[in-house]
Amino acid sequence: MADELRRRLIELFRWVDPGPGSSHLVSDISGWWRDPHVLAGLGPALAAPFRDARPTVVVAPAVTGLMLGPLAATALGVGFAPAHKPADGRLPAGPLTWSRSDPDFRGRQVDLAVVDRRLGPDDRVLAVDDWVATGAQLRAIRKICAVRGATWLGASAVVRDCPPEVSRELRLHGLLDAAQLPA
Ligand SMILES: O=P(O)(O)OC[C@H]1O[C@H](OP(=O)(O)OP(=O)(O)O)[C@H](O)[C@@H]1O
Ligand SMILES: Nc1ncnc2[nH]cnc12
Repeated sequence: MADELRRRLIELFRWVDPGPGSSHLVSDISGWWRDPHVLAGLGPALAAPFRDARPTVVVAPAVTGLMLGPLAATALGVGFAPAHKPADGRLPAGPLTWSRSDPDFRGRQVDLAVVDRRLGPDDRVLAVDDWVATGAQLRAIRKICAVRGATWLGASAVVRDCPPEVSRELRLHGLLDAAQLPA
């Protein structure tokens, strides 16, 4: 199953040229969502490396994490807490814990926030994301977890595109390494 999922993830991935004004290609992962086998397989595959660690909650950053996080949480039978980005133009009500990331893969410092009453000292957190490059956004989420007194178990991503020391630091598992994707 894991090999078949990997094969489909690679096959359905595209680099696209956003057009004039852009200096680089961007990833198109829309094929992953449209494929029923990938959609069904992603949550269990992301959850698998951390199942024995008994997460109590999955946390993932907007926007793509809002799709992947609930898939992984459902596979584990736990709940989901989104890390919001105010730059998206909407913020949830009530007290929030914030963290500003270091510059991420695009050089942006991203503000992330989790609703306080959704994360606490009894929580064991699995973070989920589609892509890890510098690890900046996951590090910001790990800081929020620390402020809330929650335990960081590690992170699970579809594509690992970071140096090994970043993987070790974040306890990151990737379904694919970026080098496996088509050029
Ligand atoms: O390892 P890093 O350098 O932190 O980069 C990886 C992050 O950047 C992308 O998110 P983006 O902010 O582009 O959000 P998106 O899900 O809305 O595309 C990606 O989904 C990761 O969250
Ligand atoms: N090259 C990249 N690095 C980090 N996150 C991404 N999401 C899509 N493409 C990405």
